[in-house]
Amino acid sequence: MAEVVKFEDVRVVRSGRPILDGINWSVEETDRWVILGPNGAGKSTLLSIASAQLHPTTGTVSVLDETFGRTDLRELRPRIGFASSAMARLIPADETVRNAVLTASYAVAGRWNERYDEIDLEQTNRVLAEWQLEGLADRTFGTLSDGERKRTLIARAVMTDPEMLLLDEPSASLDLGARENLLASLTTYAASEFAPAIVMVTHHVEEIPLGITHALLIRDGRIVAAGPLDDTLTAASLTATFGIPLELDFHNGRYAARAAR
Ligand SMILES: Nc1ncnc2c1ncn2[C@@H]1O[C@H](COP(=O)(O)OP(=O)(O)OP(=O)(O)O)[C@@H](O)[C@H]1O
Repeated sequence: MAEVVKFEDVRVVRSGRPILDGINWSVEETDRWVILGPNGAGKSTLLSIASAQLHPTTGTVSVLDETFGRTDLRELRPRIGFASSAMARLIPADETVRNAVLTASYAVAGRWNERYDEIDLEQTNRVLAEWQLEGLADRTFGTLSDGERKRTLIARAVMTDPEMLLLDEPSASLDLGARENLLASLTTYAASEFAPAIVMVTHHVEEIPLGITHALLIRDGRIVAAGPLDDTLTAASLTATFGIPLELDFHNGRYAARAAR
């Protein structure tokens, strides 16, 4: 099975302090990973490396068979779909949802004078339908609710049929209904035989959709536990990750956690 991400002894130092340390991690093409950890644990830094936006200070990284230091990361980036709040900030408020998705095929945010091929327009329609955005296609990005915005960002990220999909807190700040709808869409997407490897970051076990296969738990820049979801996500590993005693429930494939009483 092909590895799409491989980190070997990765360390990132900022302001003289390691914010990631001793990270050994690999993702295979059929894997769907969740990364869990408290604020400041290093999750976004890990995704910045996996999305080919950041080199580690030391260690070896390869993504989609390209080894950092031996490849031009700018050529690697278009092969990776990445939905994050940083991307949301790059999309002009007056851009339509349709164009926010369509412009992904030219790796730009904000439509200007590009000419798009018929095939891109068809793909946009397909993706808008897949992420239930058809009714919002002509609305401007700035008028969307948080849930609609998150959905648009994911649609944009999958528009180019990426070889790996990275999602940074895809359901953060959503209401219960919007969260459950989004998780259901992610489950459907992840179940497709054409779906790429997926890595999503979240703070909450309740936000882990059905279909996730692996978990990486991180605290203070170090891996607490990593591996197949069932073995890795336990009350003990969550307690060690978040630093307070936690109970974990599992029901119909979904998790819930709370402070131990
Ligand atoms: N350029 C920098 N200089 C100094 N410290 C930094 C820098 N970038 C990140 N950090 C620190 O590195 C740590 C990890 O940051 P990161 O954003 O990866 O955490 P995170 O797990 O994504 O957090 P959150 O859940 O709050 O988004 C934090 O303590 C952050 O303050």
